[in-house]
Amino acid sequence: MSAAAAAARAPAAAEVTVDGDPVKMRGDKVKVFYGQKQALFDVDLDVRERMVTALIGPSGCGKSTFLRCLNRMNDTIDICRVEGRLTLDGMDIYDPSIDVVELRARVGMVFQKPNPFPKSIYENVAYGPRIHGLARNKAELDDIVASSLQKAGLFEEVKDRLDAPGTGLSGGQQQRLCIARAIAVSPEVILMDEPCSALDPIATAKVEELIDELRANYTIVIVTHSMQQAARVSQRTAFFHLGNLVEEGPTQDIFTNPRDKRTQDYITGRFG
Ligand SMILES: Nc1ncnc2c1ncn2[C@@H]1O[C@H](COP(=O)(O)OP(=O)(O)OP(=O)(O)O)[C@@H](O)[C@H]1O
Repeated sequence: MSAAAAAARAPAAAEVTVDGDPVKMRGDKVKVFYGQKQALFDVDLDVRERMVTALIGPSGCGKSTFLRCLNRMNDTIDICRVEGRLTLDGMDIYDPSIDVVELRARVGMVFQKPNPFPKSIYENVAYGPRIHGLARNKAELDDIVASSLQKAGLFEEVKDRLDAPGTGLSGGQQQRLCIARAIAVSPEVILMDEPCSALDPIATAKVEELIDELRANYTIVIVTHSMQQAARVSQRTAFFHLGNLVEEGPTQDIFTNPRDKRTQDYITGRFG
């Protein structure tokens, strides 16, 4: 590792805790601009390890913008500029020494609309491990594909048709395939941007159950428009309003005893 990369890594992961919880990712005075327009204002947010953190708030408040900062997906938007500090295990993820492809393997993403590649179910999951060189041979790749599908709760439904196109699955199955694809490269954090918004209630319930299981092994950040979903799946909730992080806390507290009037107004349906 170069000296610059070593400096970017400090402090060590174990040193970063809050209320005794290890902090996996941390945003410190994060500002985001799209051209002249500022979308986030000095956001300080700790993402606790192996918990589900829900980002909620009215449309346009900056939830997705913050989520995209966590694996530098905003880099793909030309007019977007990020200021402040964002860390993963204490490592500055915007440091020039960071390999963004490697970062996105550690911090995976599942999008709003299921977006399987136009390839087989097998190839959808095998693609990432193959480009990251995670399997030495076909047998190892087969194992990664099977275990990723198992962890995503999809294996039983597709094990007899791994060569069939991923796009032929139902919407809910496609979203679980995308989750399997994210899991296949052994991420530490999974970002989910409204992962259930295109799914029916039954498929939504399955994905929510899956999120609950995944938190045993992964740190999850989910953007959701549904307060019920945030209440069902998350342990921590962050409420955003007009580009500001208004408050963050244990999900139950945010929904039953918010500190800020804006949060109270939002959760009681006065706006949003
Ligand atoms: N690619 C972009 N170019 C210009 N402005 C953008 C872009 N993406 C987001 N914005 C602006 O940044 C602000 C925050 O948007 P963002 O999508 O992060 O909000 P959000 O809370 O996720 O909204 P929603 O719930 O509607 O998805 C909005 O004013 C939006 O118009």
